[in-house]
Amino acid sequence: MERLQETGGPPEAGRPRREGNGGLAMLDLSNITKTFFPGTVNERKALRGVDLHLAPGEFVTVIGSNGAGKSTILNMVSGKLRPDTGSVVIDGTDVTRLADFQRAKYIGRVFQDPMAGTAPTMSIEQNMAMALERGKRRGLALGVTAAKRERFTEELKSLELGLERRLKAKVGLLSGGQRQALSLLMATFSGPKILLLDEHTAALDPQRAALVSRLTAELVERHHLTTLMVTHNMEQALTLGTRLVMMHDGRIILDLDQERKSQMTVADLLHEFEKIKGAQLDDRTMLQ
Ligand SMILES: Nc1ncnc2c1ncn2[C@@H]1O[C@H](COP(=O)(O)OP(=O)(O)OP(=O)(O)O)[C@@H](O)[C@H]1O
Repeated sequence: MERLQETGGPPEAGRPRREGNGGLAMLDLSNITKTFFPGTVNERKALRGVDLHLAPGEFVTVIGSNGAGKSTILNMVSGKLRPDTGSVVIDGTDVTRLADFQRAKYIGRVFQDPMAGTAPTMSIEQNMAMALERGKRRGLALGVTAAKRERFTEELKSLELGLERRLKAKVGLLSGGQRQALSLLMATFSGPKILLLDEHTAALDPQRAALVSRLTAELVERHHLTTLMVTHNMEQALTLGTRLVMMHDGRIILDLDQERKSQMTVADLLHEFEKIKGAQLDDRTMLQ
């Protein structure tokens, strides 16, 4: 599927779609709609019928214009928002009606703000211990055992930032890039079913953004993580991931598989965007 995606019929509730390989999809978003402040002057149709199905290990980069609905999609998956219609199914479990804390065990998320994913007054190892307990039933087990410390040291070594020698340092003392790398590690190492990346390199300088991009590719590959990454950086959207989705005005307007994506340049993407957007506007004009 490449062009103007049809919204399709109503989903069969709770029934995960079968992917071409015969396996179950890890993430099924079916016919998701969301309108903010309906029926008022402030009405905003954020999502107008989105279908998106991710196979296990698929890494989808999401680009699109401002207000296209990219963050709203991530919020639908995390449970921060509930759809007006449609369903969210993660690894065969219908989570549409579950609150965000009830699906936390399924999801790892890294935000744009390096300050958002970690607790600044706690040490690196305490932050990591907390991340390990995410979504588990019994409170926050912040105790750091020797076994955990050994694991944290190994995990931190993979970042190649020397953080394994600073386990007891307060996270607030780390640079933005170091903190974002740690957030990424924490979001991935408890084995989430879905990793959500919300412009997670946008606030970093180019060098640190490149580092966090490299770590992202490594961690997603190592843990075979099903990933949705929102970015405004088209080059990054083409370089990272196995599939690229473009959104506009609450819809998915382009969906490129690995092969098509690998043949595209940023200029091609922009051209494609203008072409599809133009076609959409023409269609609407015709309807008026
Ligand atoms: N909590 C909210 N309350 C009201 N309107 C919202 C809310 N969240 C999003 N919207 C609106 O929904 C639409 C989609 O917003 P969203 O943040 O998903 O877009 P986006 O593609 O992530 O945009 P950007 O690239 O600018 O971050 C926009 O019109 C936005 O103003």
